[in-house]
Amino acid sequence: MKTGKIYQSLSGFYDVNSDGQIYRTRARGNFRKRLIKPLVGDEVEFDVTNGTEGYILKIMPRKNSLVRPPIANTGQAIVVVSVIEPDFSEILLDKELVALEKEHITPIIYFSKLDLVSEKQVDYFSQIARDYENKVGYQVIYSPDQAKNFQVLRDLLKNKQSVIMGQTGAGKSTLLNHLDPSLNLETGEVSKSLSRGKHTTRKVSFLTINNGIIADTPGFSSFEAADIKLAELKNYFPEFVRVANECKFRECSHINEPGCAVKKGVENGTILTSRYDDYLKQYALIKSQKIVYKRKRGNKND
Ligand SMILES: Nc1nc2c(ncn2[C@@H]2O[C@H](COP(=O)(O)OP(=O)(O)OP(=O)(O)O)[C@@H](O)[C@H]2O)c(=O)[nH]1
Ligand SMILES: [Zn+2]
Repeated sequence: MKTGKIYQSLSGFYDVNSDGQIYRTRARGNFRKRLIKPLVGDEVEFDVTNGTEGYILKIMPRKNSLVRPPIANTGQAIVVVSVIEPDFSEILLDKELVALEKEHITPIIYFSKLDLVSEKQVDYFSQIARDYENKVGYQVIYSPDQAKNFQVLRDLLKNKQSVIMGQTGAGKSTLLNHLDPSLNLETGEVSKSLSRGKHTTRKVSFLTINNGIIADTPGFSSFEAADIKLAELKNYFPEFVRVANECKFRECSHINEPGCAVKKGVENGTILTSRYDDYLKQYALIKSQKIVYKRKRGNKND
């Protein structure tokens, strides 16, 4: 029996790194039965059956995991957000941030393709970036000086385990190539007619940059809030959490309650209206999903 970390997942095979040696493994039947799917980033115990092939026996308890992208045990995530092709979507960004907050993963937001928009739009997106830094509290990388951006990112990745995520065509592989040109990752043309990317990255796998490992992941075209309870959602907006103790009601949902510090923050501009609106949108979405779920169960019992 050996132990190691899953470095790559592709079509049912898991490449496990054990002391620098890669073993191509499969999950044993009993994993499938229990609906546990190994993830890149998992620490595992495995048996070697034949040279460098083997079977995963056990997945060690996870620090955290994400569904989209499928990854385990990551401390930080580079969220690649394109300002154009595909168009910037604040609600998509906020959904990604909520999913990361839920798993205690630190987001680092990187704005791509600023070179493709007008100066006026650069100003517009820079303001959004500053707002996420100052009013929400996340690190945002958006300087017009790309060389500087890349160095900041390389330093952030040093000796750490990270993941890169974002919409299809947002520029994840392009960014990784800039951080380390020897990676030579394939990048894709974005279909302009749809302003929707074509999937280039199909597998999840770790790459080494500056002595850290970062998982490259396939992009997505939509992003659903991952299994979040209605009453929990507000906890995943750090700027709400910072003032929530000033709300009149202890379990304030920041929606209809009087004396709400979050709503006051929105009024006086310390909390972004767009973030608050996205909170309401996600709240409504989770609520509607619950109703559908209840109805389905109701039908079953009829
Ligand atoms: N001008 C410009 N083009 C970029 C930038 N980033 C990415 N691109 C282009 O956008 C297209 C998509 O980039 P990729 O790096 O393949 O995107 P991805 O996020 O890895 O896409 P998936 O693998 O499908 O998830 C490519 O044609 C890139 O050359 C950027 O900052 N500026
Ligand atoms: Zn409140």
